[in-house]
Amino acid sequence: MSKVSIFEVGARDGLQNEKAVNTQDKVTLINELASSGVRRIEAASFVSPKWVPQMADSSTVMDQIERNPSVKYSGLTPNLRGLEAAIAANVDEVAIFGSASEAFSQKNINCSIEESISRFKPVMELAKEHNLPVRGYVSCVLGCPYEGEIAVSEVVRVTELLNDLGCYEVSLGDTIGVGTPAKAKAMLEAVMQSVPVEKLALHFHDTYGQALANIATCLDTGIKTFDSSVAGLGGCPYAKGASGNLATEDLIYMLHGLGLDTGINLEKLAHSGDKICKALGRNNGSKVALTLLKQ
Ligand SMILES: CC(C)(COP(=O)([O-])OP(=O)([O-])OC[C@H]1O[C@@H](n2cnc3c(N)ncnc32)[C@H](O)[C@@H]1OP(=O)([O-])[O-])[C@@H](O)C(=O)NCCC(=O)NCCSC(=O)C[C@@](C)(O)CC(=O)[O-]
Repeated sequence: MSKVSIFEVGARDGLQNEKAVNTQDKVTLINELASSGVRRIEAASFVSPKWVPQMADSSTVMDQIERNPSVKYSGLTPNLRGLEAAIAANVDEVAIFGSASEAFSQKNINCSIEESISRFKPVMELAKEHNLPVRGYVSCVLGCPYEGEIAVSEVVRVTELLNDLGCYEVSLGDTIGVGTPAKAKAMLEAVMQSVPVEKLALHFHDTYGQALANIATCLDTGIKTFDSSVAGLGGCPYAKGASGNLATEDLIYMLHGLGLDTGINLEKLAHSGDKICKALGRNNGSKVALTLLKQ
């Protein structure tokens, strides 16, 4: 069975958008994700607490989780200060995040695309000194909440910049979930001209219900890494109206149905997703989980 890799972002991308989440609920979710077989978990975000107060307890979360030696725990690091906090919290890898949209870059990290690349350089150097793998994100690859259409050439350019900086993988984010299958595949194929598909991941939000179709259409390019969020948690605080990522349960159901191996126990994961939704008092965003939980 061919293997694919799920990069679970619910505890970060998901929970960064909730009004209030207590630290213990985060810790429980991350521990349960690991015991369901998830092997790549974005567990923390070392950003300014003035910008995203929901992630202010990231160091405590990292300290309190049971570290599963088979799991890579990751944290977002927008600048050197974030990286220093991530190193102190003993993460396994970090992520820098840029954008293909100038306006989104300003709203999300308060600087232009060019400034963000300069800011990432010392982060990459210090990460290298500590042997920490760095993942890159490009937001707004299929549209921007402020600028609308984004030229594919800009997506290619920013992905190349992050790849050239030394990111081991670059995740292509449809931040507001506006993409449709043909557009998603054309964007991916354009990026693949300069960055090998083995170094790319798809990070699709499901605002318009297109994320699963987009991934299904992109599969024959050879892409094997997908970001998703348990129970479809989340949104983006700097992209009003954006819903959560594609629900991990829905993605796994499709991938397993296609004979691809994720290594994740779907039923167990569905229970964990439901537990965090109940703790948050929100609806479960996974159709697959809702169906499995009724049985
Ligand atoms: C990048 C900055 C920090 C620039 O923010 P800034 O205001 O330009 O920077 P600053 O250096 O002037 O710092 C402002 C204050 O924050 C503090 N500060 C500064 N850095 C840190 C830090 N690392 N940790 C803790 N504190 C920090 C700093 O000390 C200062 O505190 P003050 O002196 O006013 O008391 C800010 O804009 C920020 O934190 N932005 C993060 C926004 C964010 O987290 N967005 C969501 C994640 S991205 C996303 O979800 C998209 C993605 C990845 O999922 C892909 C997709 O779907 O598209």
